[in-house]
Amino acid sequence: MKIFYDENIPYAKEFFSDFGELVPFAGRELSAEQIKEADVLLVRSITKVNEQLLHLNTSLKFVGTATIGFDHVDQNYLKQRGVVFTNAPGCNAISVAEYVLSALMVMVERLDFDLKTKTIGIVGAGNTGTRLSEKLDAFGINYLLCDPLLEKAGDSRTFSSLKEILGCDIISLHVPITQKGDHRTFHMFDDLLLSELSNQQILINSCRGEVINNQALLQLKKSQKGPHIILDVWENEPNVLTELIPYCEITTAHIAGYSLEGKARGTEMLYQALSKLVNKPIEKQLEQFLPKAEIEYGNQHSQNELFSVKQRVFDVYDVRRDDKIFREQLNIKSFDYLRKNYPVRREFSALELSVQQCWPDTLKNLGFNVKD
Ligand SMILES: NC(=O)C1=CN([C@@H]2O[C@H](COP(=O)(O)OP(=O)(O)OC[C@H]3O[C@@H](n4cnc5c(N)ncnc54)[C@H](O)[C@@H]3O)[C@@H](O)[C@H]2O)C=CC1
Ligand SMILES: O=C(O)C(=O)[C@H](O)COP(=O)(O)O
Repeated sequence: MKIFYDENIPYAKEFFSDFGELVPFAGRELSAEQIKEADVLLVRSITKVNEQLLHLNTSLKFVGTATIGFDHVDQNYLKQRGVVFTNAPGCNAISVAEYVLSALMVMVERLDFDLKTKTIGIVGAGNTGTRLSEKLDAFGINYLLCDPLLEKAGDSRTFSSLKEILGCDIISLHVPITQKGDHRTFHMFDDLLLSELSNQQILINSCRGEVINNQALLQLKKSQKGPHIILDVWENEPNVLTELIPYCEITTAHIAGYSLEGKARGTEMLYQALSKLVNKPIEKQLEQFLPKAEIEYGNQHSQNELFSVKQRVFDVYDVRRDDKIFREQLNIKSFDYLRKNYPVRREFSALELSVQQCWPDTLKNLGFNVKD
């Protein structure tokens, strides 16, 4: 079996070497000629999987994307060809939620507000929106959920309309990109909707760049209006609207989901799906490969819950590191380079904390590994 895999899929060799011959490729450069003999294709979000890529191939049986999003895959085409397809739902949802939490802590420091007095509007209550809501619950922060599709499907949570979300202090977007239908998300935040937001609000996009009309956002910010902006994702990646960067509070290179655990979980999920397809027993698990985390643990403790939690969040992940890299290096290195060479980042669960430390229950509920 010939398995072609994106070189940016961690632990691909560890998981897939028993299946056959492994051939790595650069995600944006893969050609139809190159993969004409592939039996299995493992991609990330930057490879467009469609007829153009696959028309020379007659042997393909399985395509997997080690990502949550699958807008880069023409599923109808794969179906017609009888090729099995899977994505990795939820693989990096914790990572995205922790990115948002870290960004919120930065904004707390920068704008000096009490997070517990704010309401967060979560648009899209699927895997990432839900993980975020759980962390907000753990910390006692108010939020509203907006997800008309889940609401219609009978999800038992309480939902709000987009109009209600627009009144929230902070808005965090967690929807897939969709181009049509009643609930399409392409340019969901267009000039009209953006102009309804005040300069007291915070808007966070860590789902897909095209959910916000970036040009409209730029024009609004240029007129010194509009909310504080945190952008991990951009329209037209990798060619981002660099003019927008100085108007944003936090900017990163589509890395919200790039915790080591999040990326590696994606690989593990593809391993499980391929094993099932070829009737191979599941013999490997992610925990075998993940290194022990080397996280320097600060010694600031406080009876103040917000202060304590902020320190522990920053011990594991301070999004300002990635914002700095992005602002300083985007002109020198490419967007893709920054993503491919992303420094190791772990999830809260990688930090072992003693129960003796302040606010152990809050930290445990936020996902830290609090040992009795
Ligand atoms: N920045 C990053 O590194 C990452 C970005 N993503 C992006 O985030 C998106 C969301 O991820 P998940 O939560 O895991 O996906 P999911 O599929 O579990 O949840 C998405 C939710 O959005 C809802 N939705 C769709 N249209 C909507 C609308 N118009 N208004 C409100 N809700 C709507 C759906 O009903 C669904 O419940 C992915 O599709 C992907 O594009 C995902 C992981 C990492
Ligand atoms: O899972 C998703 O969806 C994401 O957005 C991933 O973080 C994308 O990562 P790459 O596939 O672009 O490396």
